[in-house]
Amino acid sequence: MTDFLRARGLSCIRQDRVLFQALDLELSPGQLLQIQGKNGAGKSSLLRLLAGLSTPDDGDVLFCGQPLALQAEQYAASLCYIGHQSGIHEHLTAMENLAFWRAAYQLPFTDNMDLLGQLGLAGLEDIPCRMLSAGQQRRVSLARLWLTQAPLWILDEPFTALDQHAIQRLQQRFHQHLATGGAIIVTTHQALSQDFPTLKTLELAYRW
Ligand SMILES: Nc1ncnc2c1ncn2[C@@H]1O[C@H](COP(=O)(O)OP(=O)(O)OP(=O)(O)O)[C@@H](O)[C@H]1O
Repeated sequence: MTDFLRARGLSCIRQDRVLFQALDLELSPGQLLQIQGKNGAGKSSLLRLLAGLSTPDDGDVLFCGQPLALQAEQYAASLCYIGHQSGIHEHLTAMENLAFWRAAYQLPFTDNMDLLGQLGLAGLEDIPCRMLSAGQQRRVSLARLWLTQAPLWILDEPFTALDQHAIQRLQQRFHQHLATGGAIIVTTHQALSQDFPTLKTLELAYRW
């Protein structure tokens, strides 16, 4: 069977330092890949390569057997990438951010008020996001994971700034996504607190 996502012989050089080379990885529907490593090891750089946001110094990334460059539009539609930056519009409210994403990605109707309530943002939906706390802003950002229909999620340290309740809620959402054939790549500095039977881990060594 063709892998959902596959990287072959990836190399990445930043500021004359080889972050990684000849790196292979495979991800199938229903799998969760957790990438770990010290600060500066190259986790975010690897995620950006896998998301098609940068190109490797060597090697390639295939989605459903085809190089990303040959299917940029289809890949973008199949991917939900949430990087270090929140990606929210800080001058807009949480409700407006959700409405923006739904329009931009042509997502089906959802009860945004209900979703914000589930994410612990009830009563805060009409405040410009710049006035929310770091964890509240992160919750707004992650609301996309309840809206998107993309099968592949690539998430860079999504648990940052979240309290324990929100971390558990997000991992429950991971379970739902994996159970419906989705796949997730995530970087974290902590072990996942819930059990994921399909979990694979990749430790990126810091290379000098
Ligand atoms: N666009 C870039 N230009 C130059 N150097 C870069 C660029 N992106 C990353 N780097 C460098 O590559 C190295 C790896 O960065 P990266 O953000 O991938 O690490 P990380 O493992 O995600 O770290 P952290 O755990 O701190 O988030 C760092 O030394 C960084 O300075």
